[in-house]
Amino acid sequence: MNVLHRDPLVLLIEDFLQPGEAEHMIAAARPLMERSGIFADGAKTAYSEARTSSNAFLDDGGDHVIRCIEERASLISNVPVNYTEPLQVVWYRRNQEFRPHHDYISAKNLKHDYWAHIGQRYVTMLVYLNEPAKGGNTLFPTLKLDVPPKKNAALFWYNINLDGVEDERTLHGGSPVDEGEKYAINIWQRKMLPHVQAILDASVADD
Ligand SMILES: O=C(O)CCC(=O)C(=O)O
Ligand SMILES: [Fe+2]
Repeated sequence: MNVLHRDPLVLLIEDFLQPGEAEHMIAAARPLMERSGIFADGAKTAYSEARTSSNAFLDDGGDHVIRCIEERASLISNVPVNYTEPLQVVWYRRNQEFRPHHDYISAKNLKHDYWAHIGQRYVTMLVYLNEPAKGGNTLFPTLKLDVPPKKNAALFWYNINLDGVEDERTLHGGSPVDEGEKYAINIWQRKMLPHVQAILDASVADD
């Protein structure tokens, strides 16, 4: 395991996936791929030049490889496995990218977000399923980190700090793939934090 940054903590966990799991995930996701969206106002999805990839959501219904990956991620982060979102497999072809953004949900969107009942996105584990021929690094502009995709490795970070405050320094993006293609899994784990609970309570009071 490599500590890429200490505060905020960013880890690269090599061999997070076992042999064959990456291929299994790509095969499961391929038929379900759709153009990626971003959160717009409220719970709506919008299409944007800022995110030109495709993605597919996979839940663990009956698939023991997916379940096993979710359990492994939960053992590492200590977030209960039922706080895992359906896994999102992302797929970038040549010139596709996801420009720098935060994975946490803004307070405004969290209030409307249909995921809100399980809380803010606490942990991101970005698991690389292959290595593009050229480009496709994960870039953290504020932290000055530029991480080349390494097959089977997981890039791990916390989107919010221990006080429950969104950590703006976690700004990151997927640089354009220059040659070949790139597949990765987003494992997002949620946490019900007091300030999230307060937002939800306020939104129930509004209704
Ligand atoms: O593709 C990458 O390296 C980053 C992907 C990402 O940040 C995301 O999908 O939220
Ligand atoms: Fe992201």
